Amino acid sequence: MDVKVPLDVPYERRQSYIRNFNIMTHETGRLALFAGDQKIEHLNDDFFGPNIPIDDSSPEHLFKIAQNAKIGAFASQIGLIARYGIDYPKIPYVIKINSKTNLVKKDLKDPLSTAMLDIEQIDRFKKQSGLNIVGVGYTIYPGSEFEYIMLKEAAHIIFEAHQLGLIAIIWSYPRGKSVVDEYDPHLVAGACGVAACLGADFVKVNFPKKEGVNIFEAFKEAVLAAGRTRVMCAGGSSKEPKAFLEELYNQVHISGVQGAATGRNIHQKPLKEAISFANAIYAILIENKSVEEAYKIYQEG
Ligand SMILES: O=P(O)(O)OC[C@H]1O[C@](O)(COP(=O)(O)O)[C@@H](O)[C@@H]1O
Repeated sequence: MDVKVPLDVPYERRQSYIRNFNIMTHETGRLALFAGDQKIEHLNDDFFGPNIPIDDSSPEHLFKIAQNAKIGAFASQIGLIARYGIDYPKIPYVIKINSKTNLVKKDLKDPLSTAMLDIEQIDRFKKQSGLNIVGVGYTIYPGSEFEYIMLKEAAHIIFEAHQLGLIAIIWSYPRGKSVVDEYDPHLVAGACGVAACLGADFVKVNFPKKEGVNIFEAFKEAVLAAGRTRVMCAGGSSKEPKAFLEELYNQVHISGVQGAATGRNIHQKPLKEAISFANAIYAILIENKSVEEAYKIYQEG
């Protein structure tokens, strides 16, 4: 496909950018991102407990899935990637540069998540490890009293990533005491526009919620607001598999999203099922399959 390379990618890095973009999207422009960064964001709540298979209790479960499933890329923090990458070298990696836990309650303090590393360190790690690091990720919380810190860091990280031909993904979650409803479709559309202004290639938002509207139609506003920045939705807490696939299908074919960033709905399954569910998501996003065809892929394993 014809990849529009942003102008903060220098001429000599254009081919790297196009290569990374095509690896992640399998030359479709859509990204099936497997999100494995919740061990900081949600501590062990997403990985151990009732209805969570014991497979998910070790971080290695994430890498076994990412290495064997059809995905565009796997996003996690550098500590896990450096520790497990030696045994899972085939995975296209997105390094999540900032993270915070959910221990500090949002009514006590507005969210602030700052960079743990800078792009020079990521580049050095990429060279030394030989891993296929195709992009970086960063979370912003528009509406937080500390948004000015995250917006500035995000802009710098996206610029420096593009200077190296890396793809930049922004997680954009409106959140803080001033944010009344972070799932409001119009606010989510605004959060997508912020990511576009920062230069993100992809923006991940939580799928909006609103009574009395066709939410897939309402979500079109976000896709339009993001312009050439491609919109993806987080998977959210685990849902019934067919219902998840139907929602994803509508996000793609009604709202026009260009990807999905799924964590719990994939990794909170035993390994074989997790792999086949990731393949089902890929089937809808990348192979343009129907819900029925994708669900069959999940069931057949
Ligand atoms: O909205 P929250 O609770 O901060 O969740 C953030 C987490 O959700 C994700 O966006 C996607 O994970 P899920 O698919 O499990 O929801 C993660 O990348 C991120 O760490």
